[in-house]
Amino acid sequence: MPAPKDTRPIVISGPSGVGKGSLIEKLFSKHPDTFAFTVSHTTRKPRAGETDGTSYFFVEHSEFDKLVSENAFVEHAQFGSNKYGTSHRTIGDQMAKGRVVVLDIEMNGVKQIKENPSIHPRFVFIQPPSVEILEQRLRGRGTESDEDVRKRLAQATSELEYANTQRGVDKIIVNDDLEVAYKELEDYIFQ
Ligand SMILES: Nc1ncnc2c1ncn2[C@@H]1O[C@H](COP(=O)(O)OP(=O)(O)OP(=O)(O)O)[C@@H](O)[C@H]1O
Repeated sequence: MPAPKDTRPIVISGPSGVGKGSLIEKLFSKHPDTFAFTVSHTTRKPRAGETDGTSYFFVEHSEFDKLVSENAFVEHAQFGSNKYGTSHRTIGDQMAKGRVVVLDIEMNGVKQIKENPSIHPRFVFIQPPSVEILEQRLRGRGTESDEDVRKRLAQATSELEYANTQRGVDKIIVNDDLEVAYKELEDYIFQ
């Protein structure tokens, strides 16, 4: 398949457990030389096997805050006691290699990009067929505690509300059957 005509970055958002990772994995495996992830900055410490510049750019809090003040980030957020951000530079690096950048970004990141648009991506929102099915998937994945599943579901409700009210979502895909949803994503990206 020829490369997408539209080479802008693609922001993929949607509630936790909706299947963003599954869809993105398929996209990358079917088109191995077309897309690229960016490397995020984080203040968290590297885990065993993680390398600086590949897994993340690992920085101290002070350096992270300096980068924020310099507007180095397209979006950034705090989870627990750690901060995470996507820099303009990591996006530019991948685009310079001729790759279409795919960003898996949560709702607050999407809001930041929309409020302060320093990049002009295509916004794709992945929606679950229902909140009940989202819960089943989160539980079925088995990677979160019961409390965490409940937190993610509460967050999902506001994400879905936001998606229904926000302007400028270019594409909404309901991930019911994974193959069907994937085809819809691929068609949209390569249209
Ligand atoms: N269409 C589908 N039908 C059934 N199960 C699915 C479907 N899509 C994804 N799943 C399953 O649902 C679970 C959540 O999917 P995935 O991890 O891709 O979600 P995610 O949106 O990337 O979540 P997070 O934001 O928390 O990383 C996984 O176990 C995955 O295999």
